[in-house]
Amino acid sequence: MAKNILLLNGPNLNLLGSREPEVYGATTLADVERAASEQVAQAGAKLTTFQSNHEGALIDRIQAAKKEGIDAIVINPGGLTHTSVSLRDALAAVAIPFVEIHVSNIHQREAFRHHSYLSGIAVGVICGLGTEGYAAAISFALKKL
Ligand SMILES: O=C(O)[C@]1(O)C[C@H](CCCOc2ccccc2)[C@@H](O)[C@H](O)C1
Repeated sequence: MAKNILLLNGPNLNLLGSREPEVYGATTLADVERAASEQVAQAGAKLTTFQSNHEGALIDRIQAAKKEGIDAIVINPGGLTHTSVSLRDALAAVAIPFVEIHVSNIHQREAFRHHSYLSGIAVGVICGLGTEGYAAAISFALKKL
């Protein structure tokens, strides 16, 4: 049961709640992180959050997680989902179990969003549940990872 969870958000997720509410809803990233922090604290566990618009910063953060004793990752990779072999390689290298989450249902959107470079090595993938998906991913990590 995960006791030290890292919540990662990739490029443009800092825009949550401020643009394209018809796609991503009105909840901000700060709201998501606050709710996740409360959820994890109630379970007696620890949450660390990180968002970056830069692939290398996310890779550096993932590599550091191993040394920090992170035992589960919840990641919304943003658009890097569909492009980044390097992000996949970093997650594979640290071998920390992770849940991939997407606010939108990527399979109902443009064809280029239908493939994820990460899903094949994820424990599981949540998409299309809006920002509620983060709570579901965190709940799974607390109970099963
Ligand atoms: O649905 C998701 O969570 C995505 O990971 C969001 C990514 C985009 C990041 C968020 O970009 C925003 C842009 C404007 C307003 C809010 C978010 C998109 O590239 C993926 O295909 C699916």
